[in-house]
Amino acid sequence: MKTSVALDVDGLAKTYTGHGRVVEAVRDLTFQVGRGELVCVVGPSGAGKTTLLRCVAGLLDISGGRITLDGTPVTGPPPGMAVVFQEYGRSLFPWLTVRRNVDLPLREKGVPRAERAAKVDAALAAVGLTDSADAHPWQLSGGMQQRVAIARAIAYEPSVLLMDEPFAAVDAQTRADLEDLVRDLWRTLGITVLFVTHDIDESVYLGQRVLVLTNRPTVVLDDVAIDLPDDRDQLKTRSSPQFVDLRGRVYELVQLAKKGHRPPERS
Ligand SMILES: Nc1ncnc2c1ncn2[C@@H]1O[C@H](COP(=O)(O)OP(=O)(O)OP(=O)(O)O)[C@@H](O)[C@H]1O
Repeated sequence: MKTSVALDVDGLAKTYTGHGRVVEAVRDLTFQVGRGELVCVVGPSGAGKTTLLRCVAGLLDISGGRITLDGTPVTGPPPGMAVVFQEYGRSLFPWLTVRRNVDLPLREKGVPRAERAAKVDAALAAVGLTDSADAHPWQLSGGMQQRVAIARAIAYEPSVLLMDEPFAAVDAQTRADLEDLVRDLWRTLGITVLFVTHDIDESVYLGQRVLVLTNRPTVVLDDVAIDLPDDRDQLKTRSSPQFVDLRGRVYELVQLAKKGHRPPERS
């Protein structure tokens, strides 16, 4: 059975203008993400991955095309969406405790107090931070801070979770743990996830599909189905021949993209 479409990006274009510069970042970018799918996005540096995510999050005005979430055009930050950025240091409020940081979007959403407490506790337990609820973000390691940002996103109960290179700044071991955490949460909560990364291995390990973007101005170069079993394991999965094969394919596509390879333009 085909899943219904959660996110529909159709002919997206984004050109930055200002300060005497015109940068055509994204041109005619088209893809769909089914409800409950986990899709990763990779591409050369400067390809427009962050631009794409910011457009989908309703944080940037688009120059052309259409973005629809659950059938509604995105014209500003959509209510059912949460975003986790790379810069966890800047996305948490240092003067609020961990608990209050996670609670804040729920307050803004108007969730009643008793319900909020239960959701915050559950989210902190899910990311293994129950014992740090009353600490301040600056008292935590980078990996723990990123887990707070993830807890805040899931407590909000989004239908769509956008992640922009969320683990780029944490050490390799923590990164592996956080990858497994995201997959666990995704499987338990059934949310739709769009995950941007520059790490090819990470994209194959996490995703059900990997979208490979071209150089700027960006279009989709290829959409690779990751037909690995759903139960993934950092050691077993990454050393399986199937994983190695998929990683090789995505790697080659990114190399092609870096060399300026593009699909034929749509008429
Ligand atoms: N505010 C802005 N004004 C002008 N140009 C911008 C702006 N933000 C991004 N760009 C340009 O748009 C292009 C795409 O940038 P973007 O950050 O989306 O790429 P990216 O794929 O996320 O890069 P990386 O992998 O290096 O993080 C780049 O050429 C960048 O210089």
